[in-house]
Amino acid sequence: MDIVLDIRGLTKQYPARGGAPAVTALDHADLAIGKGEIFALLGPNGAGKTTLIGAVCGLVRPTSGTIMAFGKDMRHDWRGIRRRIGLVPQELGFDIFEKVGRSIAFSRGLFGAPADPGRVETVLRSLQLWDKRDAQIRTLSGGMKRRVLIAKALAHDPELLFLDEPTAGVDVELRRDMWRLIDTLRDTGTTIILTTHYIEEAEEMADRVGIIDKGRILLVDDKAAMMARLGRTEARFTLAEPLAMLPPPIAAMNATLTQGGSVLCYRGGDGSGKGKQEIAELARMLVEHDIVFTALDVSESSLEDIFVNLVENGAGAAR
Ligand SMILES: Nc1ncnc2c1ncn2[C@@H]1O[C@H](COP(=O)(O)OP(=O)(O)OP(=O)(O)O)[C@@H](O)[C@H]1O
Repeated sequence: MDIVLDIRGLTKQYPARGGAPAVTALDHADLAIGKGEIFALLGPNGAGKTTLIGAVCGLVRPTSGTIMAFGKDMRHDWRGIRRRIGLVPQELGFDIFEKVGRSIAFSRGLFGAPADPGRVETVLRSLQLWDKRDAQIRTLSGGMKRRVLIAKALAHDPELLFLDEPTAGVDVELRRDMWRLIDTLRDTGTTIILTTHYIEEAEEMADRVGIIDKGRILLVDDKAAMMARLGRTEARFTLAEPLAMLPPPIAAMNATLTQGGSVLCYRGGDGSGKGKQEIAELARMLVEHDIVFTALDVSESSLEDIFVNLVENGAGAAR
């Protein structure tokens, strides 16, 4: 894998200020991102996602650790690196009296890219902003303003794009447009790192997923591998007659009785289909032991279940 971004031991401590205690926002975070990958960084509020992005974009000065981007050390060449990075920040912030088209063209110049009206037009059209090119930003709706932020981040053709909570508080239409845009960018080889609270978004878009909590990266894995390794299948057999105890061969199959013996629960598998096979085997064994069941519910754990489990139980749950 051609590594675009390599973060080692990244630590950021915000000092105590005005009665507020010191905060360790990043705690020896390691992360390597390959060229062209779409990586989702998941974490609860205050986990350190924005701080990590800020450090790579030169907005936050790390306390310790190294950031290598495009093979260069951030400490020695941050301007050169910053030119190749696009950032869509969480918060809206621009000159509201500026016109949309000019603001995008200006962003290009800001990063040292030569004027290119054709490129500006393409970016505006891809975000359905072309008709608004002469409108002042202050006259746009919140969703449209967010589109302008994305256009500004794309104006200088970044090779590495950060999207910090790109779809927080946006409507379904913009969310779909965003996903489509990310797909288009994937085709051009742009590397994308997005932070999100929407697990569904990570499930939909990302090749790999990282989970961060309290400044520590708990787990980084291929999305499918993470589901296979940490996913579980659950089944609930509703029994016709309550049972006092299970025959030992059935109990040996991750099965337990609940609700006064009237429901048999199974939890096992590994997210790769093994659980469903074991449930079929369990059903066969129940028939063999003349245990009648009247209903069966099967559910697979989602990325969300895995995420919640990891954040609640820490890195130990990943092993
Ligand atoms: N400038 C700052 N000064 C002091 N503390 C800060 C500063 N910026 C962030 N923090 C603290 O650092 C921790 C990590 O914050 P950060 O914004 O990086 O988390 P996040 O994962 O992006 O959260 P969210 O999902 O809520 O945006 C939090 O405890 C936050 O309060």
